[in-house]
Amino acid sequence: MLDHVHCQFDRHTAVTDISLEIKAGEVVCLLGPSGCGKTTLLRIAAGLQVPSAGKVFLGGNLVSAADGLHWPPERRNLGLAFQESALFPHLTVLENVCFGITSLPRNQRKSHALDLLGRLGMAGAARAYPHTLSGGQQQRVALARALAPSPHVMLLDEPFSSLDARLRDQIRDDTLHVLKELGTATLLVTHDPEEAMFMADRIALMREGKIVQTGTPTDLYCNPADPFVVRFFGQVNECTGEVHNGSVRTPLGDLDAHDFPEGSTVQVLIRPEAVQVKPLDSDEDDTRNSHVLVSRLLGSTSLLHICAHGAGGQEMHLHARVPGVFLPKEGQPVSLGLDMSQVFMFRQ
Ligand SMILES: Nc1ncnc2c1ncn2[C@@H]1O[C@H](COP(=O)(O)OP(=O)(O)OP(=O)(O)O)[C@@H](O)[C@H]1O
Repeated sequence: MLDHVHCQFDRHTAVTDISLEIKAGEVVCLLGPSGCGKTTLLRIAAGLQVPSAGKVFLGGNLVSAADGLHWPPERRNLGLAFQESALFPHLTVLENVCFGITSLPRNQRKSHALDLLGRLGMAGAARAYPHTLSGGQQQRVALARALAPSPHVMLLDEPFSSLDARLRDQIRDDTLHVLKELGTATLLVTHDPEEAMFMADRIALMREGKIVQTGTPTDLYCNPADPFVVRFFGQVNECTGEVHNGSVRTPLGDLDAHDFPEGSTVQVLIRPEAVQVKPLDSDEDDTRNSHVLVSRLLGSTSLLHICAHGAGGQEMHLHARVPGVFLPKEGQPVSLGLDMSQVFMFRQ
């Protein structure tokens, strides 16, 4: 647990007043753009970096405090895995995984290591040497090695980012199941919102050394605290408008804005999946209608670029994401609706 942690490098403040608790069996993701302080926090939890202020507790023990108390990493009962985790080249896969296990009698270490390798799909490579394995296989072994001593806490820093997309999905999936089966408290650093949503019970989204919002993936996606949170989870359509008679006028219609003061300027963020597109008959064709500019199939969804025309004459280029194959031709007139659960308004 991090309690009001602060870290300063010379004059640069890397993280400010961070408090975060992780329960046994919980996966918490530190998510944020490059340089926001994620790795610094993970290093503080690991004991690789001394915080300038605040406290760190692990398994009920105070392990770091501003009065100089500092437990080194090897005393903290942690599992650590990084983007490129180096295995011991002169040891076999099995010997690598057995290396850190000290809590079990010798005759049980091998079966425990083999069990973990099996859960991560690597039992068949137990006798191989690391240099004969692919990057993805080495990363699985590194995860098994980190888990082998049954640590209280697993600290993972972008452990999947060096893998190609398909392999990454598989290893993420296997890792999540192993962490959940073992009930390990896990802190995972990532800059990838999809990875955070896949792995996390809770996400702490960071910006410039601070936590902007903490909550379940659903909390952050469906109840974002500010525009930064909305934008971090994917491209959004944005417009602004003034509140008149409790509503704000947009090219997609007048939206209820009773929660904002009359006359205030409101920023409207519309996720592409919130835009509902209905083709109009060609004979309803009219330059005042919204119409399709480009359609592209992206796999499980289709992305439509649309020129939206509002009742007040406003025009907006927007993106709509529609499930399945839906590819209206260029120029197709459409009417537009909105799923308001994916539309967010903030006062400017
Ligand atoms: N040892 C250090 N000395 C000086 N500045 C540092 C040190 N470590 C990190 N920083 C600075 O602290 C800030 C946070 O860095 P950190 O590595 O924690 O960010 P991050 O969110 O993990 O970024 P990335 O995703 O790019 O790894 C950055 O501005 C970085 O330059």
